[in-house]
Amino acid sequence: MLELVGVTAGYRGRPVVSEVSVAVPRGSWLAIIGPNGAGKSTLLKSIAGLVPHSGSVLLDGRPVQQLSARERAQVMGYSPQTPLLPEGLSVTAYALLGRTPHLGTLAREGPRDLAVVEQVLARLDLSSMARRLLRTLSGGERQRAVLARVLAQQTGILLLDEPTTGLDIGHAQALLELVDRLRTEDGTTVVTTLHDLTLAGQYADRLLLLDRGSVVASGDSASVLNASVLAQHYDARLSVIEGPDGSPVVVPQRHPPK
Ligand SMILES: Nc1ncnc2c1ncn2[C@@H]1O[C@H](COP(=O)(O)OP(=O)(O)OP(=O)(O)O)[C@@H](O)[C@H]1O
Repeated sequence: MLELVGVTAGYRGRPVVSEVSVAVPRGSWLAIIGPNGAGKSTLLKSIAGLVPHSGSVLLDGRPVQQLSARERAQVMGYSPQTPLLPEGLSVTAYALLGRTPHLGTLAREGPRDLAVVEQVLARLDLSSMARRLLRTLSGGERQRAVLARVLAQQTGILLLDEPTTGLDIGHAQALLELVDRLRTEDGTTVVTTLHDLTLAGQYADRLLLLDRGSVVASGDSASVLNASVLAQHYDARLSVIEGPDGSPVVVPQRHPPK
């Protein structure tokens, strides 16, 4: 169980996320949504221990600040929105970095680590690029390589900042299905930021809508993906319709022609 209690975080003494409380049960999926600059990445980084915060981030009742960086990396995998990649590494070598928290001091990766990476690359449709250098990949391929490193970490909690950015609709869907499978089969707990509200509603159990650092709506997709709530907080013209499977679909509306 991951639990945030009154989490406030920011930069140089200026809070950009205020008093966020939410419980994320094991095996569930929380999507943090909200307009640009709302504080979504900052909240995710504070859960990952990368931005100092007040309040508590509790993992099975224990504050995550009490974990060493290595312990944290064994339980939480984090993928940033715009990662800095070691461009000269191959996809396999880079994904193997995800195994580091599981290796002993000075130990090298073994056959099991390689097998984990091969499996993850296959699941992300990257096997044919295993030997390619990161610098030679397209944007969407790089994004999938970043996720390969995080998934190779095999953690019980995944913190993914905009994991579908730059992915085409098929690869975005495949990635979210893969994460969903980890959740249902292995009980992985998932926290993602997502700009695609329809996808957020399809995959997450619970949505947390942030605006200017505060939670303005929280609950299942039917309650949070409400047209007037979204229009107000995103300053957008949109409708919410029912999709073929009954889940909400958020549709942008053009201004009527003058
Ligand atoms: N390292 C930093 N130093 C100072 N201010 C920062 C830093 N990182 C983010 N901010 C500011 O904090 C606020 C929240 O940023 P954050 O990246 O958390 O928003 P976001 O909701 O993820 O936005 P987006 O949808 O645009 O990715 C913004 O006003 C941003 O300018």
